[in-house]
Amino acid sequence: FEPISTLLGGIILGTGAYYKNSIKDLTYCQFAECCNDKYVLDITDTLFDSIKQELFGQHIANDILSKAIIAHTAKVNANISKKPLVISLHGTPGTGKNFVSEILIRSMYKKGKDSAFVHKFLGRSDFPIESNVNEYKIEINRIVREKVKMCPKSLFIFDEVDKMPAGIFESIASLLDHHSMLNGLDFSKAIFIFLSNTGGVEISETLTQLTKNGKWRDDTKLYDFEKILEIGSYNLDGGLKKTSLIESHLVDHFVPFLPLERKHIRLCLEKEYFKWGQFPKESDVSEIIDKFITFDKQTGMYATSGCKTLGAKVAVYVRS
Ligand SMILES: Nc1ncnc2c1ncn2[C@@H]1O[C@H](COP(=O)(O)OP(=O)(O)OP(=O)(O)O)[C@@H](O)[C@H]1O
Repeated sequence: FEPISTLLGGIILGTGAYYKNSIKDLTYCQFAECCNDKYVLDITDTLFDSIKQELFGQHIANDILSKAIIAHTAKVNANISKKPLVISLHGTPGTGKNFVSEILIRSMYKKGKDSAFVHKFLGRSDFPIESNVNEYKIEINRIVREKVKMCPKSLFIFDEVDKMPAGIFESIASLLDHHSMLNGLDFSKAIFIFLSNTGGVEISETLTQLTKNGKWRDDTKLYDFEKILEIGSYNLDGGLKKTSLIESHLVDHFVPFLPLERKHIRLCLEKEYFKWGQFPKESDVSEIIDKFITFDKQTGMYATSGCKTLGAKVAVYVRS
């Protein structure tokens, strides 16, 4: 072992690697997506101001998502992140879970949904056969490792978690844990988002109870719902059932998406009309809501499919 020549060799190799990377950034990364600041963007407060304008009736989701993601970004930038951010979004259909995820994708990656650093899994189509759970586990683990190797600031979205076989996430539990540095791969910069309808009914029931007791919808808090969602996810059928992700407290936040009321449906309708450069007639708004929106039987207040089908309905109305 000869210290001087080892040191010199190290400097030469290091300098070579630095220039190689700089040249790569100047040439290759001008045209193709690289895992650098040009393609992977920082989330800022302004994003959540704009989400607030676009996402109706979800004051809790807006608040917790903005705080959690901005805090995670700050930790990643300061190199003190100890684990990936893991968030589970819950709510009945059409309440905005995918909508928010899409805004995040667009804001975090210059190439949006075409980014190689975003991976979306769909419960029903990607993991249709319950008995294949062991193969699915291996596949998820492989993809997560591969993506994080390509770019530590990767985003993984698991949609329709309630349609996934129980136990499917066991193979990535250790990757989501604290100090998640394994085999030279750093998982602590990644974000994992789970979406499901699990707990949707319980969210509606809890909201009904809270408002009956005199609380305004907009005054409800994350803690009014979070425990119910954690327990529901652990006990009800789906990908998070009896999972060590919950036992080991690896899910950082269980976020409720509240059921939408008539006033929110109206805002969604207006938004759909604006996309066509139009403002809806009052008679059309009432007709679309009365004909096509079903409200829950218990309270008659909450739209059972949220804003989900409105885009298609409005497209028909503006053309006729
Ligand atoms: N809270 C909301 N504010 C504004 N628009 C909304 C909201 N919820 C839904 N929408 C509109 O309805 C469309 C469908 O909603 P989205 O796909 O986000 O529902 P989801 O909660 O993911 O439902 P599912 O559980 O069935 O997947 C969105 O693209 C968006 O245009």
